[in-house]
Amino acid sequence: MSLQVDNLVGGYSRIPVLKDVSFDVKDGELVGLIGLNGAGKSTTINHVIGLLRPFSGSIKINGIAMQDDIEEYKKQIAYIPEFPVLYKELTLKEHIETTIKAYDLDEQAAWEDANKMLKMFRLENKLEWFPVNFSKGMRQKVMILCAFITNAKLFVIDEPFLGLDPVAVNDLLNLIEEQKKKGSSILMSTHVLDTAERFCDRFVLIHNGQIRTEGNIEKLQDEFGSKDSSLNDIYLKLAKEEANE
Ligand SMILES: Nc1ncnc2c1ncn2[C@@H]1O[C@H](COP(=O)(O)OP(=O)(O)OP(=O)(O)O)[C@@H](O)[C@H]1O
Repeated sequence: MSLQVDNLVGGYSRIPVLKDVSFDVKDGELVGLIGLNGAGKSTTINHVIGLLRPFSGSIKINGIAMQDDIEEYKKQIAYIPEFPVLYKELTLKEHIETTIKAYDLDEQAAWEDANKMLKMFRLENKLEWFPVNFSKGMRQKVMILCAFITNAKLFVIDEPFLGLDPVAVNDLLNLIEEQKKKGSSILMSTHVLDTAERFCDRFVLIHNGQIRTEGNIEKLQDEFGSKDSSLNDIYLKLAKEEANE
C-alpha cells in the first residue's frame, strides 16, 4: 500500500478544512483527486507532501509517517505543483543536478533518464538556460523532468494539464504509465475530467473537505448515474445535489 490517509482532519487555521478524510493510493495506481474550486484538493495535497501537519488522523507512505522519519518520508515523494516553482539562480542543468543530490540518485542512471526527457520535451539545447527564459509550459516540463528522474514511490501531481500543450500532455501521460508499470503510485488532482476519466484507475471525489465518494468509473456510474454517464456527468450531478441540500 503506497499512500494511506486515515481520518485526516487538517487545514490552515484552527477551523479544519479537511474533515475526517480517508483514502488510499495503491502500488501502480493512478488516482484522480476531483472536486470543485475550494473543495480541499490542494489542502489534501499539502498535507500529503508534508507542508501542513494534521490536526488529527494519519498519513503514511509505505507505512512511514512524517513524524517517524521526515527525511525518509519526503524522499518517497515527488511533487509537481500546479504553478512551477524553480530556483531563479539555477540553470536547467543545475536543477537536474540538485534533484540528483537531494534524492541521492545514481548520477549516470538519472542523467540517462533526464536526457530522454530533455529530448522528448525539446529542452536538450537549453541546459544552460535560467528559468527566467522559459515559458510557463517549459517551466512545468522542468518540474516534470526533475520529478520523473527520482525513484519516488509516490508522485503527487497538482493540476498538470492546464499549461501544457497537447504533445506535452501526451508525453506526461506516457511517463505516468511507465511509472505505474514500475509499481509507483500517482495522486493527481485535476479539473480536466475527460482526460482523468480515460487515464485514472480510480477517483476520489472531495466536497467541502469531505470525501463524497470514491471508486472506478463503473462504481461511480452504478452509484450516481447510468452505465453511459461520463465522469463529467456524474460530477455535475453530484455538485447540483450538494447545491440543493
Ligand atoms: N493558505 C490558506 N489559508 C487559509 N485557508 C486556505 C488557504 N488555502 C486554501 N484555504 C481554504 O481551504 C479551502 C480548500 O481550499 P483548497 O485550495 O484546498 O481547494 P481546491 O480544491 O484545491 O480548489 P481549486 O480547485 O480552486 O484549486 C478553501 O475554503 C480555501 O479558502
